[in-house]
Amino acid sequence: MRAVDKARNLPSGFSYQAQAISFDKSLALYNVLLNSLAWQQNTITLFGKTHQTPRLERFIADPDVHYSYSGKRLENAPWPSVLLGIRQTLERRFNIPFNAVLANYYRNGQDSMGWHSDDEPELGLTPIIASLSLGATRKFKIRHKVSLSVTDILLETGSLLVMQGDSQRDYQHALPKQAKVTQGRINLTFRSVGNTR
Ligand SMILES: O=C(O)CCC(=O)C(=O)O
Ligand SMILES: [Fe+2]
Repeated sequence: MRAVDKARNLPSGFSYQAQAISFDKSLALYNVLLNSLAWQQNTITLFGKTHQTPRLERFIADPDVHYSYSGKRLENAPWPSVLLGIRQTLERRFNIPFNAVLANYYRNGQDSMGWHSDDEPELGLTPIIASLSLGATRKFKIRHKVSLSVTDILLETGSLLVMQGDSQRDYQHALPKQAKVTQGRINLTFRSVGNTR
């Protein structure tokens, strides 16, 4: 079995910070977002067949942001006030405008996200994506596109996973199903859309 690495030895461009926000704050934020965001059940079409995505989603963004994900134009939700402080902290830390967040709600271990790179042209060639995890701990997989070597890490509540540099060009990532997980998890990926770097 591959070692699950919480912090060290992540591939180039990936970094993991435990407790970027406190445990208590992370669970409070989980509850607020769970109950206040208008979560959407989206669909994806693969080989001509339409499926429900195995999670609920919501795209939060400034009004002037236009973003397509998996080939679909997303409708913008306004920023919940509970995210404004975190947005500001991240903008100062990385010195870029985070004008959008893709929020994913994994209801339990049956919900998941398949292998992908966040390489939409609107994000630019070397995007910085800051991914905040709230709720149940889930496994996150990173796979090199050429060597296919896989690194697993655990994303704990309150943690921040940052993907930058060539992380999207060179790797794919995924959140696999985990049959034993019964609790929910919300993931917030802060993105800078249309500020091509
Ligand atoms: O839930 C996660 O940790 C991953 C989310 C993700 O990869 C994405 O929103 O693009
Ligand atoms: Fe992603």
